[in-house]
This record gives sequence, C-alpha cells and structure tokens, in this order.
Amino acid sequence: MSHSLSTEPRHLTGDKAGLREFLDKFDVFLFDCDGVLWSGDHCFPGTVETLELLRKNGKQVVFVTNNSTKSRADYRKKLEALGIPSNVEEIFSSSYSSSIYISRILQLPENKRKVFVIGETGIEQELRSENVPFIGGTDPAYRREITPEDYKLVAAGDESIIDPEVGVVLVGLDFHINYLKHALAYHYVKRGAIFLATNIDSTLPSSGALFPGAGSMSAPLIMMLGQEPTALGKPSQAMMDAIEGKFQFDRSRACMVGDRANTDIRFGLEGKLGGTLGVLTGVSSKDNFVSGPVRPHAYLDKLSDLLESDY
Ligand SMILES: O=C(O)[C@H](O)[C@H](O)COP(=O)(O)O
Ligand SMILES: [Mg+2]
Repeated sequence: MSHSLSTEPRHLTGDKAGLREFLDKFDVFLFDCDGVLWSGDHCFPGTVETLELLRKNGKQVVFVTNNSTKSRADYRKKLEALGIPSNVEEIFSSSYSSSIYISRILQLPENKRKVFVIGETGIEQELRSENVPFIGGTDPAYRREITPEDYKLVAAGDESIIDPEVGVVLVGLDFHINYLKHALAYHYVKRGAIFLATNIDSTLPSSGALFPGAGSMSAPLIMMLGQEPTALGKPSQAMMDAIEGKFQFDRSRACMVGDRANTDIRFGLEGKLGGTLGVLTGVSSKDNFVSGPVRPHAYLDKLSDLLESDY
C-alpha cells in the first residue's frame, strides 16, 4: 500500500524557520522510542532537552513503542532513569496493546482463554495486569532443546506438553527464541489457536546497528503456517484508537515522530495525523524517507535538531 506524498519530504535539519513553522502546527507529539530517543540503553544526546523544550511549550508528549520486551511500567522507569519524567498513561507499548486486544476485544471461549507467549517479561506483565492466563514467555521450562520424547508427545497432542486451554499464540521479541518454542506455537495454531504478533518489525536497532526484531520471531511461523499474524503494534490503528481514547486529541494537530517508515510513519499517515516526522538515527535511511513507498511530511538527521528552532 503506497502512501507516497506528492511533495518531497522536507529536510528540516538546520532550517530554523522551517522547524518553528513545523512545531507551531502541533499540540501533540507521539514519539517512537527505539531509534528515536535511544539505541538500546544509549540515549541520544539532546533527547532530554528536546522533550523538555516541547513540554515547556505546552506540547503533549506520548511514547508509542513496538518494543514488547518491557511493560509500560518498565518504560516509565527507563525514561525516568534517562532523565525523562513520564507517567504510565503517556506510554503505549505493543505489549499493552496486545494485552488489551486479547482481554477486551477477543471473545475467547471460557476453556480457551490461555495465551502461549513467545516473548519477554513486558508481555507477561501486561497480560497479568489484564488477568489473562498465559504459559511460555520467560518460563525457563521452555528454554531447552527439544527431545525425542517431545516429538512424540506433541504429535500425540499429549496434555503434558500441549495445554488444551491455549486459545491464542502471541509472538513478540524473544531474546531466548528456540526450536521448541516455534514447534509448540505452530501446533497450537494448527489446533485452532489465534495467531497474534505484538509487532512485525524485521529488525531491532541497538548500539547503532540492527539485530533480529520481533518480526523475525514470527517469520518462521508464517513460513510454516502460510498465514500472517494479526499484529497489534504500529502501524495497526488499534494503538492510535487507544491513544485518541485516552487523550481526546485533534488528530490534525498531532505529529508522529519515528525512525521506521513502514511502522511509525505509516502509523501516522494511516491514522490521518496532521504530521509525520522521520529521524535518521534508527532503521530507515534518507532514501527510504525521500524515495520509498511510505514518506514522512518531514525528516531530521536526529531528534535533537529540533533544538535549533530556539522554540
Ligand atoms: O523488533 C522490535 O520489536 C522493534 O524493532 C523494536 O522494538 C521497535 O521499537 P520502537 O522503535 O517501536 O520503539
Ligand atoms: Mg523505532
């Protein structure tokens, strides 16, 4: 689906008048996290000052991350540790979006309410906060080699390894992915479980390089099953609707800031926000933003270039 804009995205770095004009257009800024505010645990220089500048000028700041390895509470702690005060209500993560979808949107039969999780503690914490039962995730029992006995038990659908109450498979970024988890997820979906993904980002930006992303965890299952999961992170509008529900903002006065064209910028464009702003410190390149199928209204070399506005 192409979202090419007829006008070329504006490069605002170094353009003081253009930066001030751009900032004047918006009351709300939705910030992607990985690749925009930080790379892994390295917070980009000027990030704290930039967010302070926006808040000082009365702008609402909302954090919207596809990284499902942390819960909203974890992100609040990470932001605070980096000198960025926030409250949980300003944070939307794909783990939260997925948990809300499962607990409030899906109408699961009473005996099929359990989730088989491929992912980390962020998903587990958000499922717990919605009282959604789950197995897998960070459970050490799944961090092991598959055994000859496992093959037989799985093939037979033995309840010692195939939990009959599993009605959903939820796949997020998992730093301990393995053959056993993929085999179990495959069999749960084949037995009728709903196939969900927190997000399908192919790569994770960290330390200035790219690593396997959440999408690389669900890719083997897509290959085996021949079907795509329903993904609850950006660009899905499930998160945008939740954010609008919380802040009741005027979408034409809101801007999405992101490093990835096919998630962040697409999320903003499809959400009909007034603006989208790309940054070149994460996944997408200048060429992606300027000539790709999904283009932002404007882009910066780095987020802290907004400080040049002297706003
Ligand atoms: O693989 C992933 O899950 C994503 O690359 C990553 O976590 C994206 O996070 P965001 O840039 O949306 O904060
Ligand atoms: Mg990002």
